[in-house]
This record gives sequence, C-alpha cells and structure tokens, in this order.
Amino acid sequence: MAGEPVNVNEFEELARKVLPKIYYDFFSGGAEDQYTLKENIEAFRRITIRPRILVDVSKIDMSTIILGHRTSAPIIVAPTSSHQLAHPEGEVATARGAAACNVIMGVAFTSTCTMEEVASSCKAVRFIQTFAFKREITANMVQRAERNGFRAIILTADTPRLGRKEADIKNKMIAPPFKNFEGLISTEAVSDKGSNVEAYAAETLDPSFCWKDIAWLKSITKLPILIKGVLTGEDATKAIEAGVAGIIVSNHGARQLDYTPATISVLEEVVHAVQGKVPVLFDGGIRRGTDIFKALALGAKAVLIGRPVIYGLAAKGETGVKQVIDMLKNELEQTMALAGCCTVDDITRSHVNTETERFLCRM
Ligand SMILES: Cc1cc2nc3c(=O)[nH]c(=O)nc-3n(C[C@H](O)[C@H](O)[C@H](O)COP(=O)(O)O)c2cc1C
Ligand SMILES: CCCCC(=O)C(=O)O
Repeated sequence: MAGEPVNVNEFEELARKVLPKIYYDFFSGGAEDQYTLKENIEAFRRITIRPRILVDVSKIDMSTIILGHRTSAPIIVAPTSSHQLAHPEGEVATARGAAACNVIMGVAFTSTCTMEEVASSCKAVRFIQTFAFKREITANMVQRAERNGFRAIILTADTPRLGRKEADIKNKMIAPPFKNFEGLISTEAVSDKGSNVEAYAAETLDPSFCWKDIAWLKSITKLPILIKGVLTGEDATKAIEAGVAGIIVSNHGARQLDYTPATISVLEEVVHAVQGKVPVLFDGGIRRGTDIFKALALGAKAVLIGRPVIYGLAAKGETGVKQVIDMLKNELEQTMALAGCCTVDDITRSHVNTETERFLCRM
C-alpha cells in the first residue's frame, strides 16, 4: 500500500506491518476455525442498500443520544483489552482519540492502563466493561467506576471462560500486566502450556454467575448496566426481565464461541424481542460506514468498533484512533447523503435488503 491509508482495511495493513506477529495475531484472531470471524464481515456484504433519490441532503446530522449522552455519531469504541501491546500509550491514547471525535469510549477492565489513568486523561464519556468476575473483583470495579466518572457498566456475559484462540496458544501469547487487578489477585497468572491469557481468565472469572446475579450487580451500583453478548431473542427477553438498561448484540468479535452466527444476521431477531424497551447496540465486523448504516437500518441505536480502533492505535497512536473513527464517520455521512437520509432517525428498515428478501424477490 502506497501513501496514507484511505480506509479501515488499509489501517489493518499498516498495523500488521508495525506489530510483532504475536500481537497482530492476538488482536486480529478469532476462536478455533474462525468461521464466525469471517462471517461477521461476509454477512455485511450480503446486505444491500435501498437508497432514495431527490431528497434534500444538503445538511446531514449523524448525532445521536445514547443512555442520555449526546455523541457526534452512533459510534462507540468497543472495550478491548491490552492496548499497550499496540502502542506504549495504550488506552489513554485510545480514549483521547475517542474524545477528539466526541464518541463514547468503552474501557475494558482488562486494560493495560488503569481505569484511573484513563479517567484523568480525557473528557470522553466513558463506559467500563467487566466480565462476570468473582464478586470481590466486581465490587472493586464498581466502586472505582463510580468514583472516576464512568457513566455505565458493560457486563460482558459471553465469557464464563475464555474462547480458544489457537494462534495465541501456538504463539504462547503472554498477557501484559492488567493493572486494574493489582491487589485483587494474588499472582500474575502464569502458565507453562500455551497462552497465559487463559490462566488469567481462570483466576478471575466466576463461571457460576447467571441471570439472577444481575440483581446483585444492580444492588451494588447506581450505574446503568448494558449486557454484552446477546445473540438470541430468548436472551434479549431475559435481559429485559433482569432490568438492564441496554443490550449489545455481540459475539465478542468471534473470539468466544465459534459457529455462532454473524452478529448482523441476528440483530433483527433481538430488536424484535426487545420491542423498543431498551436501546439495542451492535458490534462485530464493522469496517465501513455502509456497515454502520446497515446495522442502524436493522434496528441498532449505535455500533461498537473493536479491531479497527486497535489498528489505528497500533499504526499511529492517538492520531490513528482519531483517523479511524473520522474515516468511519465520513463514510457514514457519505452513505446517508447518497441514500437520502439526513438524520440517523431517517434510516429505516426499508433502506436495506437482506439476503432473505432478495431471495423472496426472485420467487
Ligand atoms: C483484541 C481484542 C480484545 C478484546 N477484549 C475484550 C474485552 O476485554 N472485553 C470485551 O467485552 N470484549 C472484548 N473484545 C470484543 C470487543 O469488545 C468487540 O465485541 C469486538 O471486537 C467487535 O468486533 P470487531 O473487532 O469486528 O469490531 C475484544 C476484541 C478484540 C479484538
Ligand atoms: C483476560 C483477557 C480477556 C480479553 C478478551 O476478552 C479477548 O481477548 O477477547
């Protein structure tokens, strides 16, 4: 690739060049056969856009409100771990990039900078992401999140144990120090076989955590709880019964259970089950503004972006994060203009055709 990257995929190429192979594999990889990893991207290609012409698109407004926070676009930085493996400034640089674009920053508890460092370094609206950790870890996270001005808790519920990423096992991937755990777990997880990321997970996660335990989480915090990892209408209904403030349709970027469907193919099922009771957010495979448009048309309030942000960070630090988010914003704006939508609310179900509909049209 010659010159500056012009799209997110070119940022991935830059990141591949600058990162040691072991870290590129860690960031880019998925579980086992990586069927879902491919599908998350491919399924977007099977959805087409139904544009409307001769609409006055002289002004496009991409802004939206997410849990009461106005943001410049329906884009959130997905919580992803280990940013210092991509760039020495880690999550601090990522959060500053998000702040510069006026989008919400998801911070993983398994970050390499502490929650406090991220909080004091930028003005971005921040959501903290947690797993179903052992209770003393969760309680510590909640106190610190509230004290440091985080605005919501993202409970990632698809990880009772860690998915098997075979590249990490082969590469003997060593997790960086996850500084938020200091004083909470006795040792730095070590493992003599394969990746030690799994050993970390085994020491911190509580695989017995289930739906009823959300009541406990709600009892120890005033922050709204978003549940991440919902892939079925059944679980969406349970999540609403449990009283969550929002749902994130996600398969963890295809890093947990392989052969789950592409997230974009189950978004509508979840949206139907939710019946507008809480916002439905979406992640997995967003690489273009057209992908964001498609997710919004199928009922998402906003999308989370995982790997593209990490690739921007790896390639150019905070500037790269900003460039990646700006690229996606510019592409969304272009898509909205060419499809005849001036605001995000103008994007409706009738602006896309899924594979099923195209098949029915031919009958
Ligand atoms: C390197 C990496 C680390 C991740 N770490 C976490 C994490 O700590 N917690 C979490 O809930 N999701 C994590 N995720 C999943 C993301 O939040 C998000 O669901 C996923 O990356 C979206 O797919 P995309 O990368 O195609 O945008 C991680 C994803 C990647 C690629
Ligand atoms: C213990 C670290 C978990 C990170 C994670 O969720 C991922 O790599 O997908």
